[in-house]
Amino acid sequence: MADDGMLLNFEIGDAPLVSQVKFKGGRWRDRVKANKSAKVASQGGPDPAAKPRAPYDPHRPAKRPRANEDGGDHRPAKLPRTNDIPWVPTHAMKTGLVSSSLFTSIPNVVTKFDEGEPAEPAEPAKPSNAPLGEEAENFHTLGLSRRVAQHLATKLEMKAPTSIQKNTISQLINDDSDAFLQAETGSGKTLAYLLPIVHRIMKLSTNEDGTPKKDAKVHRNSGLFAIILAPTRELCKQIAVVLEKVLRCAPWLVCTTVIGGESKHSEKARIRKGVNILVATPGRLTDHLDNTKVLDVGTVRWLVLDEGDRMMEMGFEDDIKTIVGKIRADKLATKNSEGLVLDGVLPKRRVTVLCSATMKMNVQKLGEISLEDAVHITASKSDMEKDAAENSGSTESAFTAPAQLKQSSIIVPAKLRLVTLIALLKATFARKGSVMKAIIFISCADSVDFHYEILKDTAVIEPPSPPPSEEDGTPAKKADIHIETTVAPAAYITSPANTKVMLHRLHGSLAQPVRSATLKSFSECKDPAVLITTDISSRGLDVPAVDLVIEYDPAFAAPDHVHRIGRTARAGRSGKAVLFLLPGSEEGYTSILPSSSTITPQLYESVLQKGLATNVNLPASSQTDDADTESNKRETWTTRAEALQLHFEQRLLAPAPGSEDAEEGPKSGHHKSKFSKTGGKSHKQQQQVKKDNPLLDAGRQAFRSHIRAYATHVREERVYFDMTQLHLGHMAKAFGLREAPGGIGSGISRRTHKFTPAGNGQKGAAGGGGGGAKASSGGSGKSKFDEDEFGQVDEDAARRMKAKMRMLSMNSASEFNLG
Ligand SMILES: Nc1ncnc2c1ncn2[C@@H]1O[C@H](COP(=O)(O)OP(=O)(O)OP(=O)(O)O)[C@@H](O)[C@H]1O
Repeated sequence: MADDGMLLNFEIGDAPLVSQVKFKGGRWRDRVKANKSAKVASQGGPDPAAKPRAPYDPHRPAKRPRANEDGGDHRPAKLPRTNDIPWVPTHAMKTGLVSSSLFTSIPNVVTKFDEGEPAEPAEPAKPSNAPLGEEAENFHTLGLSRRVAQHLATKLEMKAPTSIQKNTISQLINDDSDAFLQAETGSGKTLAYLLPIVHRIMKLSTNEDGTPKKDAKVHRNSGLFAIILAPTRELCKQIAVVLEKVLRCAPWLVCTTVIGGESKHSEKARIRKGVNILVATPGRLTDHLDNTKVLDVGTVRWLVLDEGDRMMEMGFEDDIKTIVGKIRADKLATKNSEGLVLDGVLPKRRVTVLCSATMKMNVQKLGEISLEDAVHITASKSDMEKDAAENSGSTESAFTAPAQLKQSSIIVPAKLRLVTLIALLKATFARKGSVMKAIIFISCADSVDFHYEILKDTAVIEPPSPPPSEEDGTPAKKADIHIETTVAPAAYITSPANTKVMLHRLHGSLAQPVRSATLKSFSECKDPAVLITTDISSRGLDVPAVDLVIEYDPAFAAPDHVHRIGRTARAGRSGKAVLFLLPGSEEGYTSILPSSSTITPQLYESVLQKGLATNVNLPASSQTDDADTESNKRETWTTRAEALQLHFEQRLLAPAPGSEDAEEGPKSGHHKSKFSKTGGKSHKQQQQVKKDNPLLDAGRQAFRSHIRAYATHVREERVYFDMTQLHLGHMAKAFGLREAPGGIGSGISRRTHKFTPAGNGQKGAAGGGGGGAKASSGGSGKSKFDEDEFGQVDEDAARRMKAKMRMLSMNSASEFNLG
């Protein structure tokens, strides 16, 4: 059986390596080697003059100890000991395996930490996006009819408006000016613009008290009164769901979506049946305006542009210009086709409402395209906040995270990232009910896929059985089929209190039905749940029970960070956000983040200590019989971290399913993959002997895409995310790899300033080579960067984006893999 390339390391306990350590005992060659390694480690890394290592090849047999080579002495070489530090064998070593050197050559941490626990603020911050007190405000006093106010209170459990709702509802009911809405995440902007629109349309057919008028009948064919544009299908669907809930108090009114993902024919059919409020993506609406004759915009009084900055970033400028132009060009009808007088009740002019959390340049441009003499509506601020905003002279000051959101950063060396993530999640789900839902943001789709695969319980790794037929009487539910590959129980992070934690993965490369079903599953999951995702989920996603957001990879631009962490602490609820940073230049990143509260730094050690205070629950298929032996109980968090890392590395090195080695069973004896339970060898299987474990392929691909994504941080922030500082060998460990794989390539393009998924970057080049060295500049190659990280756009828009990307930079197009 081939050796699997394991490295021989020497465990010296928790103490740092110092150059004075002298290894004694054992054979002299091993002693010389050990002393040399200790010297190199104490000097902070390998000798640059040393001969470079050959590229990693999992099939290359590792060098065996000479005792075995010469055929003489087949006893394993004696492990060297030190007199200075007592040698404690790790679990891995005891089982004949090799420990993974996790705690050596760790870069210096810049942040100064106070001794002891970080001081908790005396009083938790007052929520800044919560509904106002009922006694102060209610929806009826703002001008909404009793019927709507009552419906909100009884059916939607919303008794009082939030600050932005208070300021927007009365404005849009009493005034026909255009409006620019700007408020922090989770402050209820959706209802802020929907409620006055629904209220005024309802007034066409209701009396002051909300009872239906006898003479004026409004129904789905009475005209299209409002169009709401949002950048992604997910957001459109979410807005439509909220709108449908509101419209239950006026069931004679109808809303629908035109967002692509289904045939234009069926969208046309719905428009033909009649619709009063339309929710659409810009590309799809442009298409219908060109080709769907029954779409009459003569009666349209409101055009809402939700997530305006995002629509601009996604290249919808031309579509929006077309839409605004076509609606304005159509003469405003004062009566509908049935002679119902619209003026007086509905606005006398066409009103455009632009919503954006930020006031970036592109939003100002969008304002120029779409708004005329607009009123700027923000949430009421405390006097102190107003003063601060005025003094800073910044319009961006409105865009901070909710005040009650507790933010922290964890400074983690690259090679400890994976085990620290597991420790954090394990501690998070240690107590029942404390955290129900967590979102982990990762930079690219490949990395999302890898982390999902590595974290899920391998007991469910078998290919899904085909759905039972109707004849069985138990047809599989459609939604279940869609989530077979994106939802699974997690291993490692469960606890006796939470024996089931459901893992979800979501990114733009998944088919639309899969994405919708996965999001639904995460939202409705009754068990604790984790969503591993790209920035596709950073905008607008509203899952109220999200208690924790982990930015495992920092956002590509600071505003994206605020959107990501804004998925928790919504509508006055509490929430936590944790940001992973590498020691060194990344530590300075927190100084530029817009924050309404301090970001408390922590060191990885405290997270590991807490999370790995007890044994980790390995996947069902990897459980060992000696899981709770006395010696295991004596393990420390460092040995647990090492054993866990080793376990991951072995999972990646396990033979591929159907390969020759798999027939013989796993080499380690530690990980009993279900893959090994194959039957007799077929011809095809014999051909697969050399095939890599799919998890190894996934790890390598994820690593490559991660490194490429790292190079796409916006130019202004690259001082914190410096490719040349990245230690690829250490980062490889975070992907369960023993060395950085080659093939990162050259010519890595950074995101462009003008047109990028997140929108703010500048073109540039940096990159990395393979091997264990730091990243070097210059590189190219194809990455499976999330091809649609910002949400599913309709096909036409995607085509235009691809063309635009190609025009802007022939080199960078492939990086985003839009094809
Ligand atoms: N008046 C209210 N009372 C209680 N909950 C509310 C109220 N208004 C809105 N919410 C809830 O607040 C949450 C956030 O609302 P919404 O998605 O509209 O926020 P947003 O400002 O658009 O956030 P983002 O900028 O992140 O998209 C939703 O779950 C919504 O149901």
